[in-house]
Amino acid sequence: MAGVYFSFFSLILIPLSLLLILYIIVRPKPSRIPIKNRHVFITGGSSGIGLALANLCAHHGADVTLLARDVKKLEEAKQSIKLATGRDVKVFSADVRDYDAVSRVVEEAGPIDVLVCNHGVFVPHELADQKVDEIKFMLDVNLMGTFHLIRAALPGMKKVRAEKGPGSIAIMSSQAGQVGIYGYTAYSASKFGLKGLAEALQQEVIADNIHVSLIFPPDTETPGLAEETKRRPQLTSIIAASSGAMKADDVAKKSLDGIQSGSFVVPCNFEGFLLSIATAGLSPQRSYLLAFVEVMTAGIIRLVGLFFQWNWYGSIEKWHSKK
Ligand SMILES: NC(=O)C1=CN([C@@H]2O[C@H](COP(=O)(O)OP(=O)(O)OC[C@H]3O[C@@H](n4cnc5c(N)ncnc54)[C@H](OP(=O)(O)O)[C@@H]3O)[C@@H](O)[C@H]2O)C=CC1
Ligand SMILES: CCCCCCCCCCCCCCCC(=O)[C@@H](N)CO
Repeated sequence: MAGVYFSFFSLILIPLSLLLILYIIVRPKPSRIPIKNRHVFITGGSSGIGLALANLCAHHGADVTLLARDVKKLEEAKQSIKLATGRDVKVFSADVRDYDAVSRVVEEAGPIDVLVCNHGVFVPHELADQKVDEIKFMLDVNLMGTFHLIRAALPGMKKVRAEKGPGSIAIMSSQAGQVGIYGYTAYSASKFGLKGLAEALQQEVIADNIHVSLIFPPDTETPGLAEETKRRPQLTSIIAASSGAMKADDVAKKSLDGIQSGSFVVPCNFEGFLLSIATAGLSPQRSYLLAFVEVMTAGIIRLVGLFFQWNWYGSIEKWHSKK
């Protein structure tokens, strides 16, 4: 009899109490971010994931602004979005490395509701003989560029929150921003940097009703990836293949869902979901159900992660012994 009571207690009551506790304590509290008729500002919106997301936001009735460097690609993006959705988007040419230029664009574009820092560059190479200029290029564009953009946009974003409701700052990271990958020392460092930025920023802007999302796509079929593949070390491709590849439209859908539901961490595929549990650390979690999954599976997911590392180090050993 005692055994029956004990198993009832451990199987039902313990998980239920845990769910209840998590329901009470998860922070920030859940929030929904509307998209229709709101000003969505997307950097790197002229190509790949950014363009797919711009199309999707326009399709959902947002007022979209795009920022990138190349004027011709921006114009093409503008026309393709008009053709697909019937909506006009504003486009601005600037380099995110130039703070003054970014500030001028943000000023001219007007107060932003949803800021998507999606611009990014990736030139994979082993650190031992990568050019220092290339390393600096990735850190400047991916990390400093994101600082510039948020720093320039935040005062205006804060000002209109009382009137326009919840706002969002979404940052495009990469699964290489959750785990270091061969050939990506500089790229991974730039994307890991965004995680520190995002976690600290969420604490700073929560009182302003601004919600931060950090998006982690796997390899995604874009013009950027096509260029990258031409020069990517073989081992980088082998390890990246652990997570398969996605289409830009599918990553855009996951991203928009994540933004609208105010999720802090936004994984894009199943491997990404596992990675998000493995790397949850002290990231904010607004969903008590996901928090429950994180707590219950932490140990076993660590084991799965160690198997992935075993497999990757096996590939690295094999590759070296073949040389
Ligand atoms: N494709 C992939 O496999 C993955 C991509 N990501 C991330 O997703 C984001 C988008 O990638 P993807 O769509 O593949 O990239 P693309 O290369 O296809 O597009 C990059 C966009 O960023 C813009 N951009 C690049 N540098 C600057 C700059 N200095 N200033 C302003 N705009 C700039 C480009 O326009 P222009 O050159 O005209 O400035 C372009 O619009 C990146 O942050 C990337 O790291 C994450 C995981 C996987
Ligand atoms: C707990 C177990 C988790 C297991 C899943 C592990 C899978 C990790 C694969 C990492 C792939 C990194 C791709 C980077 C893509 C990218 O950013 C470049 N294409 C540049 O754009």
